[in-house]
Amino acid sequence: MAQSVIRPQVLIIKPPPAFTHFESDFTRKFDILRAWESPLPLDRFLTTHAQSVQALVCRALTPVNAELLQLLPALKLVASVSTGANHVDKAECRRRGIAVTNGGNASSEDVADIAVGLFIDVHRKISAADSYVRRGLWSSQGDYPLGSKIGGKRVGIVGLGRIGYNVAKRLEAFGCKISYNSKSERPSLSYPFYSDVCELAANNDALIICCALTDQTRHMINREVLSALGREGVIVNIARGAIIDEKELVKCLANREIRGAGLDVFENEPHVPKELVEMDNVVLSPHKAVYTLESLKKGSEVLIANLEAFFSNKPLVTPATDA
Ligand SMILES: O=CC(=O)O
Repeated sequence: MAQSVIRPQVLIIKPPPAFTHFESDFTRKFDILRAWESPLPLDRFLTTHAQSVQALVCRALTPVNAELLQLLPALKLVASVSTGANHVDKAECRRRGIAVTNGGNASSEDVADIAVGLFIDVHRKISAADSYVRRGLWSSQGDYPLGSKIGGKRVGIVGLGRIGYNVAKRLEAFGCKISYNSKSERPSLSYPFYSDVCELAANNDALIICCALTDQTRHMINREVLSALGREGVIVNIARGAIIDEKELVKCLANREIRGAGLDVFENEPHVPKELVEMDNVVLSPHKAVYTLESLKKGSEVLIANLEAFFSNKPLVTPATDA
């Protein structure tokens, strides 16, 4: 008689992006508890499975806070598909001895591509010009306002991890001059390092935010930094919205105290301040920098590798290291 293989149980509250593409890889290896398909309210669903769930899979916008963790007393692993794991209460996980993993570098290149895309779009007004043509203004109003050259721009990268480094490499190829601020200096790289983000802003034409959201980086880009960046300055954010004080950003953009912004992330997603929507010096994107089929496929492989390591007591592949 064929023996049925017992697959380890994994709880998913909300499926990862494009899950249907990778679902069979998961179901072959794991017994998935599908909270999102249950007619029960989430807390009842979790209570029902509380004693058995050891591993939880989550995505960037699903908060894994102390209240949720409390409903899962047997939990030993939170595996996030996202690069950033700021939505997981890591202090509570540490206290409970719950390991946390992230998506590693699965999407670093794709995120860097969007950072560069937003940077070019803000300077060369690609999206705004597209809208100009579509609205029939080319024939009635003539030439479109000038953009600003990419080559030669001084670009300050905030957070020179894998994503920031990929942004730096790409923009170097465009002839930009790179410097950076990061948790610590990377002596193996020749880019100038600024330990103070305000000084980085004062010495650059643009800032590109690539760091993790932590207690230290929340609202790190405040009025002082934006003022230091100055009237010709551009800011791009592909990291987390709350790294920038969004209210101050809106004011600076509205008063033309900085030139423009390219934003893939916002403080209260999916809410985007109405003022930003109405500005022509801002390019908006719905937190989609990671979304390519290729990066999501790689991310699902990393996730499976972490789950397999966990269930076979091996070292986790991509533990989340940010505080
Ligand atoms: O924002 C998305 C991610 O962190 O993967």
